[in-house]
Amino acid sequence: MEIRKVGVIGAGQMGNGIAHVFAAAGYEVVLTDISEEQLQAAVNTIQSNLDRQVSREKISQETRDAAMSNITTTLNIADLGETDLVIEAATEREDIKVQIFASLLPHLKPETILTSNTSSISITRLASGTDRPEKFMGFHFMNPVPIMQLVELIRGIATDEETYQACLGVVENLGKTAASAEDFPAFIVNRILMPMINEAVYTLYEGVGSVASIDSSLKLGANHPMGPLELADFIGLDTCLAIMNVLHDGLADTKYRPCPLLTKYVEAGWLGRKTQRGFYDYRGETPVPTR
Ligand SMILES: CC(=O)CC(=O)SCCNC(=O)CCNC(=O)[C@H](O)C(C)(C)COP(=O)(O)OP(=O)(O)OC[C@H]1O[C@@H](n2cnc3c(N)ncnc32)[C@H](O)[C@@H]1OP(=O)(O)O
Ligand SMILES: NC(=O)C1=CN([C@@H]2O[C@H](COP(=O)(O)OP(=O)(O)OC[C@H]3O[C@@H](n4cnc5c(N)ncnc54)[C@H](OP(=O)(O)O)[C@@H]3O)[C@@H](O)[C@H]2O)C=CC1
Repeated sequence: MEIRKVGVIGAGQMGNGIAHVFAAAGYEVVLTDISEEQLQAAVNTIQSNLDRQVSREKISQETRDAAMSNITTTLNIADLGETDLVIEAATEREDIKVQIFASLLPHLKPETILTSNTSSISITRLASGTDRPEKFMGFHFMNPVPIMQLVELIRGIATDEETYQACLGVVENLGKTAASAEDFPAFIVNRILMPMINEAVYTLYEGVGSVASIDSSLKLGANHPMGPLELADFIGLDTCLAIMNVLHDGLADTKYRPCPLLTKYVEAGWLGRKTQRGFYDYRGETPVPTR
């Protein structure tokens, strides 16, 4: 099946990055969200990221212009009806994702492939609530999408080979590299990465180090591009907590217990960069550690 038109649901940091890379690769993109403000912010972010790519000679002005004209936005999910592939990238909550697929299904062509960019939630369970579990899979981009090379492809128990091959072809067209992961909580990247981030929060919680010393230890001592707390703020602390809860509930092992301090930050609404405050406070010129 030829994939030309792609629907992206959720215009947050992942949704805007996903729309960006598809549009730059020549796909028609319909981006939807529940907030007009968020859609506008996403278009602005895509435009400035494309402009920076032009100024750094990563892409031509023509590619940038074509990419911008490939993107349309809508508040009406029914406008995704004619798409060939849908990537759901809304908030990491199963109830929200289930409700999104339920409202989308009546408008879709029977052959449309449905995917989720979920970081952790069971693809098999999400698929089972739809009319096409064989045409449903996990399509997991990494943040920031325009830069990171990997896409994890996750087959649910019912996903057919044709769907997998179609998604693999799309990843190649985007110039990215696929890794296949089985459908178990948080798949590969987050099964490994998120317990490390959670352990960094425990290290802070128990007073072993400050925010600054924990981050510089991993940057200078293990050559990580970002410290774990800086990375948690970059991902979003709500998303980090949601992933730890899926690991904890899904694998029933106390080693995945989310750190109470992570929960406290989320309860405060200190979700990281997206709310201007997390383990660092981003409201000034330079980020200031909060502990
Ligand atoms: C939670 C999940 O489900 C899965 C996940 O995604 S886990 C998170 C995975 N991501 C990571 O681990 C990211 C770790 N951090 C990094 O790799 C780097 O710090 C980084 C690439 C984000 C920034 O790199 P850097 O060298 O510190 O900064 P900088 O030189 O300014 O940026 C490098 C490039 O990234 C681009 N970039 C940085 N942040 C960006 C963003 N938010 N959006 C788009 N592009 C961005 C820059 O424009 C620059 O582009 P060029 O190479 O074309 O010039
Ligand atoms: N952050 C990361 O590093 C990564 C995240 N992911 C996954 O990608 C998905 C999105 O994450 P991210 O972009 O960071 O999250 P954000 O919080 O940045 O964005 C989520 C967006 O979804 C919107 N949304 C919420 N409910 C609906 C709905 N019913 N219909 C349409 N849009 C809706 C939100 O709107 P509003 O703000 O109005 O609520 C918001 O714009 C999650 O599943 C996450 O696990 C995957 C890889 C990396």
